[in-house]
Amino acid sequence: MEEKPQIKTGLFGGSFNPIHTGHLALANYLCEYGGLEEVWFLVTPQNPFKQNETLLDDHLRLKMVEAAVAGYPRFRASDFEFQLPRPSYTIHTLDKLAECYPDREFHLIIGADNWQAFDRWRSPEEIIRRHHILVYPRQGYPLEDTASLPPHVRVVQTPLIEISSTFIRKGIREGKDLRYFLHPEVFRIIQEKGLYR
Ligand SMILES: Nc1ncnc2c1ncn2[C@@H]1O[C@H](COP(=O)(O)OP(=O)(O)OP(=O)(O)O)[C@@H](O)[C@H]1O
Ligand SMILES: O=C(O)c1ccc[n+]([C@@H]2O[C@H](COP(=O)([O-])O)[C@@H](O)[C@H]2O)c1
Repeated sequence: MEEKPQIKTGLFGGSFNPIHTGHLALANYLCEYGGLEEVWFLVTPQNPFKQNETLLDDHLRLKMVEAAVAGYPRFRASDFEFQLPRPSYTIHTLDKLAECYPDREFHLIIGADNWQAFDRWRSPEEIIRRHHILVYPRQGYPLEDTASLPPHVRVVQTPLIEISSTFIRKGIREGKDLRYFLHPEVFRIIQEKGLYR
């Protein structure tokens, strides 16, 4: 009997504090033009490189991601890292996901900014050897010499939508109305709960 091909699944990890249109449009593009069948948004409980004074509760950030992805069947919000040891090193997450979902081929989605610092991540060689990586451009981080990238690493040219959660948190704190930078449901939750004020 012929084996079913694995489902090409992008993994987009982040704090998502909060998730914004930049994240969503990028993942949307990768599904429709970048060869991915699905993208899973992995809400990171604690980033190994970040100090978290303004980090909202894990479940509240997950709730906003769930609200943002609900209308598009190719997106999924994931709390997979909530059960893993902290801090969440991506190598552990990827190995565990591959073990739990043998029907899927996972592609780690990382921006050129993170790609530049990738050799400082935990076990970068193992990540490249055992998993697929999809690198997309970020402003100010040129992706030079893509021909010499390792075989599991692929660059996808995506549109740049340079907004950040930091910008959104700061704007809300200053009383700005930034509704068009956010999914309407995320904006509603932020307003309803008075987040980031
Ligand atoms: N506008 C954007 N376009 C594409 N990728 C983005 C954008 N903003 C953030 N990313 C990437 O998405 C992932 C998750 O992002 P994260 O939750 O850290 O958001 P952020 O906007 O960078 O947050 P913060 O401003 O709090 O650092 C990271 O790999 C980050 O580099
Ligand atoms: O595993 C690591 O060493 C590692 C180092 C830095 C970042 N990451 C992961 O990369 C994702 C994006 O990180 P950030 O800082 O850009 O939000 C998030 O899922 C982090 O857990 C992972």
